[in-house]
Amino acid sequence: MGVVNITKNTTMICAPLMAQSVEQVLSNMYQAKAEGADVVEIRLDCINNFQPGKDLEIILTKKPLPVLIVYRPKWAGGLYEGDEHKRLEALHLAEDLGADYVDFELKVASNILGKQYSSHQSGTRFIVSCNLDCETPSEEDLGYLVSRMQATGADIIKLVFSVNDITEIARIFQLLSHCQVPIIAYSVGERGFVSQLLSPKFNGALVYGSLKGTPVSGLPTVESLRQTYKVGHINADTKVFGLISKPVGHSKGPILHNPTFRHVNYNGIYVPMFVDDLKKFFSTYSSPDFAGFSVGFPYKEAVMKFCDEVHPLAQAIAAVNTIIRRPSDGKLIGYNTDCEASITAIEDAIKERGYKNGTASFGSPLAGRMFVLAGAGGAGRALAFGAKSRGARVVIFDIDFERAKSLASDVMGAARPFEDILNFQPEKGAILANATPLGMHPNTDRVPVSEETLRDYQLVFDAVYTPRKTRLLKDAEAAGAIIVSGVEMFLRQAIGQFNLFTGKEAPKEFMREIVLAKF
Ligand SMILES: O=C1C[C@@](O)(C(=O)O)C[C@@H](O)[C@@H]1O
Repeated sequence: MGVVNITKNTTMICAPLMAQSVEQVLSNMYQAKAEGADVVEIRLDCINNFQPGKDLEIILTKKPLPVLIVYRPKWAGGLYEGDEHKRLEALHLAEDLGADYVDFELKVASNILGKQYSSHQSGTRFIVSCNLDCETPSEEDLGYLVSRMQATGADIIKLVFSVNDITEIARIFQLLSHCQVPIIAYSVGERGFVSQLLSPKFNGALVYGSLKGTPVSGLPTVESLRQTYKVGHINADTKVFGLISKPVGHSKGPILHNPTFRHVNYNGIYVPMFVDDLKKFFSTYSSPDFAGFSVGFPYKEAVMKFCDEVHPLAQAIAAVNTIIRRPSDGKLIGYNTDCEASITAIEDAIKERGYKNGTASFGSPLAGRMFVLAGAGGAGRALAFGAKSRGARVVIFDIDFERAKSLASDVMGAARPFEDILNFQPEKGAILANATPLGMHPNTDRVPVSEETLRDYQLVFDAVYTPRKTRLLKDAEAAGAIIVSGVEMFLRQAIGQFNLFTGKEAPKEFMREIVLAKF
């Protein structure tokens, strides 16, 4: 096993192991190695009936990867409740037996490291850690804390935060980029997730990832860090793109955009961003590093007021799903790629399978047709404007009748109360488009219309993309309609975004292959 060192310039992936037996620790270590971890963190306090001499000997002689030893006491959020002296003895024994890294909590570190640092002969490196489960401190207080930690003689310092808002993570990035010793700093939870993913960009020394089959809430998996985000390729110049949404964990954007960036040799990363407050978000992440954003539920309309310019189509739709920061002046420009994505997906499906008599048609196959739309939110507005632009007659249903009426007046269509959609009898050959979340995972049983009405639709489109074939689409297929999955719209809107994000032509076939293989 080659020596792997935590330094200031490389980010390694660490798998935290909380196994309850030594056998389990060993098998987890091999699993971590196979999944691509560089180092494992072993929590001795999780091992039942831990016997330092015997257990450490086994772990440290059989380790297939460098190990970081942690023995967390109850007073620092761990499980160890015994004698403090014995705990520290076990940590020193780990050092003597050749542990690569040993973690001491800040509270005990100055006593220990201060004394022994000069006589510290082993190759073990000391991590001094501090878990801040209060609000993220100000930059000044953080600076002070870091100096105290450095003064202990630590080789590496580690800070774990709990953040209430994604904007607090900016302080972690500041800290990572300015610290003079190797530093590990991150936050867990949905709002803190991005601190792990972007840590390599800001020079963090370690990123934590969980193992397959043992997910740790708020941590990416080792496999996703290696395969999807390729953290080993991220550096200070990497441009950050993010999906602004709430919730955000469901999105498949990262598994589509990240490999595509690499495929065209573009130095970018695409990350989920759990945003609570748009105003705070845009004023915090205003540097050129944050080069563009996808915008998802529920912000497609609200985000417009934070754009310096909005493309006329997005302006008409009154919904933005893509923002780029213009490199020349840093201004935020809003676009809508949902509209063309959904309408061309529907048009192409009709063109491919819809012309029964084989005659080609000029113009859009939507011209003159009835287009029944469920949902008048951001995605619904994009569909309604797209359908209208192709000459369709749009009939809109939304639980908020006023919202349906307002969209109907924008596209010269008709609005109907939402209760009526269930049994609404469309004209023959009409198109049905679902732009409500009905049927989305995990509520996959829900449908906006009754089965009996489906046989009159020539084509049914569902903007929901998880699952790929929703119950609505299954029923529609059984009734003989052409069906178009939201996955097709997702792919096409992402292709449009990729062009805008990178200024390069998106490799469409490559992106389609990912979607076919992974969605
Ligand atoms: O509606 C969607 C889906 C999305 O929000 C996502 O979940 O990845 C990304 C947006 O760009 C797109 O318009």
